[in-house]
This record gives sequence, structure tokens and C-alpha cells, in this order.
Amino acid sequence: MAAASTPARSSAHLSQPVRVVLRVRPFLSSEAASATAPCVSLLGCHPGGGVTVQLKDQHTSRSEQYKLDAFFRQEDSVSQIFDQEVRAVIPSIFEGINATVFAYGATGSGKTYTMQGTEDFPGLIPLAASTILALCTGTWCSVEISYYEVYMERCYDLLEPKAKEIMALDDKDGNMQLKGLSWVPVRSMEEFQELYSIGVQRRKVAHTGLNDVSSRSHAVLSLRVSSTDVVKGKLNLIDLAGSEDNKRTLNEGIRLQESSKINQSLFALSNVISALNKNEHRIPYRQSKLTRLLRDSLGGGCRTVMIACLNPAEYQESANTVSLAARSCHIENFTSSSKQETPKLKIDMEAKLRAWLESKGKTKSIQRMDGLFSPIASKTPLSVSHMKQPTSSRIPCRVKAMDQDGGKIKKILFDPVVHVPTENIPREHRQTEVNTPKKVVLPSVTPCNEKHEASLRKALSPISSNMVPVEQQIPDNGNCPVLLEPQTPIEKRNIVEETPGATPLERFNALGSNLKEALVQQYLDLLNVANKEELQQLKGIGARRAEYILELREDSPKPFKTLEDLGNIGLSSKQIRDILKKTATGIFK
Ligand SMILES: Nc1ncnc2c1ncn2[C@@H]1O[C@H](COP(=O)(O)OP(=O)(O)OP(=O)(O)O)[C@@H](O)[C@H]1O
Repeated sequence: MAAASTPARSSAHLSQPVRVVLRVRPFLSSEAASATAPCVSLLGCHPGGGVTVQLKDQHTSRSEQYKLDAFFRQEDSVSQIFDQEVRAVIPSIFEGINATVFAYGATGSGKTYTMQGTEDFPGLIPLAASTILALCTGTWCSVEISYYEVYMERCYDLLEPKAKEIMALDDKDGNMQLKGLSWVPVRSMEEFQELYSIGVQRRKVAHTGLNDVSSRSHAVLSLRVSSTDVVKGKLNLIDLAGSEDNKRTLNEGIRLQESSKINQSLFALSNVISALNKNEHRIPYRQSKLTRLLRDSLGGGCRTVMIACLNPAEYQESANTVSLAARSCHIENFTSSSKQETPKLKIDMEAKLRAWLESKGKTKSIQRMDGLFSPIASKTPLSVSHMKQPTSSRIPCRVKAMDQDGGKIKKILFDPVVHVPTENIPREHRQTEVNTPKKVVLPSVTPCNEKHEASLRKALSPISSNMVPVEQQIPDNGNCPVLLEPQTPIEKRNIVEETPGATPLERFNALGSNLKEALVQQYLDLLNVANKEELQQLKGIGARRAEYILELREDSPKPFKTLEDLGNIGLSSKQIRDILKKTATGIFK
């Protein structure tokens, strides 16, 4: 049977800012034994376009229904998705209209399978590349590609790795430029595949508790069409990192930090999509690196298709994905008959709040929330020891290669596996517990700035206030209840007084550290309250950043809480350090 969705994308669909479609992957053999029916099913197609789907928890009979633009079933192929959702946006890039297609969903839900594909079943990326190349044949048009990843809120070139990260900057005409990003011409699919496979090997992936080969970064492949050296438009094809419920992944250390950044940026992306489809005046592009980088390809007449990928065996995860995806469409609230069902509105709010808390790494708050919201969680306490996966089989870093059934990694589209000596692997990816021989890909040459970042953070660690109402920190969600987020009480203290036995040198050093903290805090406070003229007078800010700051303050009254928040106005950690150094030096002039 054909994909249960609206027919081929019509011109009416093209006027929709963001089209949201669902795709549910087949059960993997590891899931088949316990699987009964997929947690998501199609209820009906609407004559005017759109479908209604139902999500149902087999264990509790909770269920919700959502209206979205299209639904692709387990048996539907990627080429069906391409024909129905992507093919129609391609001609528009030849007319100067950018387009973006992205796969969104929980870890292990089939995003990479959909975007990258396998040797036998090419994904949307190779399908789009071959279609664009074919359209250029016999014309003056040429194609270039770029490929980058956003990892831990930093952006790196995957085609021509460089030490510097890629920055989104406005040129003098106000057009956004990705400074440092390489664009490589391709004339054939052979050239495309060669480049793309090299980039894929460089992408950060790792074994997690939920996916053998899990993407740890958002990867953006762009195909840009030019005619007689004038750029016309580009198509971005994005394989997002998966949202993760860290109760299930049991992530720790670097994996937990990655996961927090992943969830944070996915939430920011869903805020942008939601604002676009609601035609809001202000689109919160500056909430994350990813949305800043995609500013010229999301909204403003661009075509966007969001493919929300679902794991048929995971009800709660799927409900979270669809709930966030449906924020972009018109959510329709349907009544449900079972007494045990959680009202739709509540689920939606819970999912939003949970996503936000996760994005901030607030696991304690999530646990409290589970107590508050979830009837299941309160009845069946989670046993961590029961869930904990053995770490001995973890493989730190390897190319994400798709198989048909989740188990063994087969050689597919590329020939990705290369033996690399451990010392060539960045420290955070090194395997410490594995005894079995490892196969890893060429390591990413992405620089590891963490040590440097950590020391900067330590040296300039800001003074945070205690008890911050969570609601204040949620940018656009006025519905959420005020949750007080307890933090370790911090007293403003004088280290010199508290350490009576300190040597004169120690006292002097402590004084310097207090001064540093005070300077940082004053500087952040100033950015939170100063008017435009005052901001412009600050070193390193200038007119454009002053405007950005005022815009950020409209989204959130105090956008700068830590030095890292200065990344939101495009300042690198080196620039931040330089500004503070100059400010401190200025005191003694
Ligand atoms: N349509 C499909 N048909 C067959 N197998 C699939 C399909 N979609 C996904 N899979 C399999 O499911 C597993 C998880 O898929 P995939 O790695 O694409 O998930 P993901 O959403 O990209 O995960 P992550 O966010 O952790 O990177 C893989 O083993 C993949 O081969």
C-alpha cells in the first residue's frame, strides 16, 4: 500500500513554512521478540491534506492523537519519502529559494538510516544529490557541497577539517556567511560519494546504551547550485543527533555532556520551527548554534521538511518526539476513552518541560517531575542496577554504518572501517574498558578545546544565584509551572577570612580570584541591563552585537548568566578572554 499520507507534495504544501511528517521504522530483530504492535498507527487521512495518527502505550493504554502532514509506515521506503516530500523542493533551489530537510527523533529511531541510507537503499542525501546533479547536466549550473557537524555547540568542517571552528557572521549586506566553511565542487555521483563518505567517517559517533552507533553531532550536508558563478540556492540535508532520555541511556561523563547539548539544541530548533509555523514576529534563532547556522535556510520563504522518526517499540520517546514535532503543526487535542490516559495537554506540557530540563542536564528535576506527573514512574520505581548496560563492550568512536536490522554493522554505502592507533584518537573517545580488538574510523581532527575551556571556565567561574525559578529560564513556554530549581547554596564569601592559616601569598591569590569573579559578574550584569549606547561603548561589542543583545533580552530578560552565554552573541572563548583582559587592564590606566 502507498505511504499513508497526503499525495505528492502540491504547490499548496510549498507555501507552508515547515512541513512535518512522521516515519516509523520497522522493528529490529532485537525488538521483535517483545514487540506486539507499533506504538504509532494511522487513524485517517484528511481530504484537505494531513493525517491523524494515534500513539498508544501497550502497557498502560495511554493514547494520544495528533494531526500532522504525512505518515510513512514501517514498510515505506526512503525513496517514497523522497518522491513525496523532497523532490518537489529541489527545483526551487534553482530559483534562489533555500530548502532544508531534517530528520529529527530519539536516538535509534532511524534518522541516519533515512538521511544517509545504505548501499542497497540510498538515503535522502544521495537521492537529492543525484537529482540535483541530473538537473544540472547540460546546463550552465554547477554544484558544490559542504558538510559540517555541530558538536557540543561548536561547528566543524567535515570536508576540510581545520583547527578553527566555523562561525556564522553577517556580511556587509546583512547576508549570513559561514566563515571558514569549505565548498567543494562535484560533477558526478562518484565525486559526491567519495567526498561524502570521507565526511561521514569524520563525524562523531559512539556506542551508547540505546544505539550501537549513535550520532553525537548534528550533521549538515549542503548542496549549493550556482549558475555562471552566481549562487542560486542551497539544499540542507540534516541528520540531527538523537534526543536522549538519560534515564534510559545511563550516559555518564562526556556522553552525558553531549546528550545535554544535543537535547538543548533540539529544543531550540523546535522553538524556531514552532515560531515559524505560528508566523511569530520574532524567531528565536539565537538560542543555539545550530539554529544560528541555519538562519538563512529556515523561514523567510525557505522550504523546510521535518521528518520525525519514531522507534515503534518506544511509546514514551515517540510521544515526546511527536509532541515536539506537532508543536510545529496545528496540534489537535483529541479526547480519549480510557481512564488511565493522561490528558493530551498534560503530556504535551510534560514533554516540553522534560525536554527543556534534559537540555539543561537537570536530572534531579526530571526525577521530581516523574514523581509529579507519571503514574507509571511512581508505581514502578526504576532500578538502575537492572537497567545498567555493561560497559565492557563499549566502542568509543566509529563510523555509523547502517544495517538492515540493527545488529551487525555491515559494509554499506562506504567502506568506513579503518584501524587507527589509539594514540591518534582524541582523548574523550579513547577506549579504556574494552578488551576486544576495536575497529574505529579515522579520528576526527576536530580540535579538542575542552581542557582549555574548562580551565577558562574555572578561572572565570561566575557567581550564580541560588534558587532560580525554572519558568524564568524557559524562553517561550509560558505554560510551564514554576519549579524552583534548588542549587547548592552559595554564599558570597571571602576566602581570605575563611582560611585563617593561609599564607600571605595564598591570601593574595584568593583576592585575585575574587576580583576576577566580581569582574565577570559585573560584566554579565552590565550586558543584561545596559542600553544600546552603553553597550556599543563596551570593548568587543559594537553596534551589531549591541542590537543582538537587545533582541536576546526581548526573548529572555537576563540572557547572560555565565560567560558561555556570550557564545550567543558570536564571541569565541578567546575573544571573551581578550575582552575581560582588556577590561581589567583598563582599570589601571
Ligand atoms: N527503515 C529502516 N529499515 C531497517 N532498519 C532500520 C530502518 N531505520 C532504522 N533502522 C535500523 O535501526 C537502527 C537505528 O537507526 P539509526 O542509527 O538510523 O538511528 P538514529 O536515529 O540515527 O540514532 P542516533 O540518534 O543514536 O544516531 C540501525 O541499526 C538501523 O540500521
